[in-house]
Amino acid sequence: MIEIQNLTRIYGTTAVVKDVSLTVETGQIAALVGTSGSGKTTLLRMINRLVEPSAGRVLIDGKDTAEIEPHLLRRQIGYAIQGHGLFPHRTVAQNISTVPRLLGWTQDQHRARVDELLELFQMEPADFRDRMPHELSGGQQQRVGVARALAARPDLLLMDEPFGALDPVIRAKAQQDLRDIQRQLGTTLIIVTHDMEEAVTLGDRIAVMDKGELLQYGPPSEILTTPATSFVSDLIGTGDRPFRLLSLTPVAEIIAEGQAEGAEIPREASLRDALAECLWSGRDRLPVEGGGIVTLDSLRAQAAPTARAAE
Ligand SMILES: Nc1ncnc2c1ncn2[C@@H]1O[C@H](COP(=O)(O)OP(=O)(O)OP(=O)(O)O)[C@@H](O)[C@H]1O
Repeated sequence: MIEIQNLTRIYGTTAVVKDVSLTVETGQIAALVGTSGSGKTTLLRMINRLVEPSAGRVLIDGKDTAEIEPHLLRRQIGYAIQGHGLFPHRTVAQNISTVPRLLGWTQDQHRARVDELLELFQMEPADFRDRMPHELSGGQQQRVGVARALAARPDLLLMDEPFGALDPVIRAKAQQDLRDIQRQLGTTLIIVTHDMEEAVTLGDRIAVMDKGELLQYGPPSEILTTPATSFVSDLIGTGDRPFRLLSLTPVAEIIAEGQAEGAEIPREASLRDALAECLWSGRDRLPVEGGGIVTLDSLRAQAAPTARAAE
């Protein structure tokens, strides 16, 4: 569990992070969102002490990080940044094994770990381990950046706009991979993004920041349905909100009895996918794989509470 308590950072006379407190449970993902300059990166960097807090403290599993040597703390915490930050003159394997080598793992151990991670990220080890970063695509570089952050099996991973440079299709795949891997490993993840869509897709909790202050911290559904301030509402974008809410719920949750014509929709597809399918194919009901149907009326009803909240 990560407990951020009254964290403040002052530069000159300006507090760029103001008295922020939030808790991230073990194995959960917290997404920090907000406009440019709202203090997200500074908050993230105070967790691994790349930036020292002016006031407040961070506890990791009850231990105050101020009591841990910064370089030792950083070896325990994975850190991935936008543009991946790979060492350009080191191979993929050397990049990934940076922290394991610092921690004194044997050569056999870190080699095995490199291959394991490359496989996890669907990159054939024999093909990729000896390549240089410039011999990779942007998406592959990004995956190696995340693999490097995970190499020493950190319980906590901090990510700062890790997918900012990726095109939307690769980005969606990268988010899915990250979520799968995070669930598989049970890693606690704190991710900075300025993309609300990404925050909703990945976050178990979303923290909304503005001018150094934490305006709201809660599950995506709460942020979408009951934004705490007009700033949060603006950030969400009123028009898109019903769709974003629909994207959180799988079809399996609103299956009704009945029959319908046409292609089936998977049970794990989101309500947003189902609505898109209804609108696209001109159907008012879709058959669901494994039995039952989902109706356009029930999809509209699911979107309605947010429409009311937006009024
Ligand atoms: N070392 C520094 N010295 C002085 N001011 C700083 C320093 N680092 C950050 N700031 C200021 O603190 C504020 C918050 O910066 P921060 O990088 O945390 O914001 P952010 O929300 O991550 O923004 P972005 O989305 O643009 O990356 C900004 O106004 C920035 O100019």
